[in-house]
Amino acid sequence: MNASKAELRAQLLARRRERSEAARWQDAANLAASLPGVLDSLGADPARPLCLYVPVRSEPGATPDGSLPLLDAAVAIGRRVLLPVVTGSAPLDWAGFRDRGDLVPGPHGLLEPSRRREGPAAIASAGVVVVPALAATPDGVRLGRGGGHYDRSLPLVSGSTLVVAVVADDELLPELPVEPHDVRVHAVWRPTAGLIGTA
Ligand SMILES: Nc1nc2c(c(=O)[nH]1)N(C=O)[C@@H](CNc1ccc(C(=O)N[C@@H](CCC(=O)O)C(=O)O)cc1)CN2
Ligand SMILES: Nc1ncnc2c1ncn2[C@@H]1O[C@H](COP(=O)(O)OP(=O)(O)OP(=O)(O)O)[C@@H](O)[C@H]1O
Repeated sequence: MNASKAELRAQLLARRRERSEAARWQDAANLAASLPGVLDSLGADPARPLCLYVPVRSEPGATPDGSLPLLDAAVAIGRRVLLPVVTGSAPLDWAGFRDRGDLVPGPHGLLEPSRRREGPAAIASAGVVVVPALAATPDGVRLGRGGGHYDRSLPLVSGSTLVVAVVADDELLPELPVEPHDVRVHAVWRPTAGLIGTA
């Protein structure tokens, strides 16, 4: 693995872990409240599914009591939500989400949907794919956890799918290391600062 990516990940995770509970609540509430506006400004087709993920631990959107305001907000506005399922080193599989009762423990301390798996190609049906990131740049470079899961899955999106990385307000960085397999995102979404399109 690229050493500078690994160092950056460690620094970014350390900073995330220092965030107070109050700040985590605020981030989660801001993301949920801004969802309709974000989907509007992306021009997302409401008939197409929305790929989200279950934020855990210090990820923006994760709450101290494990509630999932962003996922609930998406369901509440009538979106069909797909969530990732890790299947080894294959591209992510996808399954539907309606409420918390659909989630079961998965690898890496994640929560995963237990509904019927729709296959890795289900990502192509999504109008918008919201992806986790540790940091992103204004030109769409994304730093993930290093599993390569999204790098293997994002090439399967359709030409009209918009990919949006969620980062904390202080995680939009001027530059990040890039490798040839890194897939760029179309927009970066921050809890307070909102959405920016990437060049
Ligand atoms: N919420 C969430 N879901 C996701 C991802 C993600 O980054 N966040 N992924 C993004 O690709 C995929 C799964 N890959 C992941 C890999 C590592 C960790 C993680 O938190 N690792 C801990 C170490 C704990 C462990 O590995 O057991 C860490 O990095 O501190 C999370 C997800 C798909 N689903
Ligand atoms: N399209 C791909 N096909 C096969 N392997 C890949 C692909 N993309 C990435 N990988 C592998 O995954 C590893 C991790 O990649 P990288 O460090 O870019 O992950 P990341 O984008 O931070 O993680 P993630 O996508 O899980 O959030 C790389 O070392 C690479 O070998």
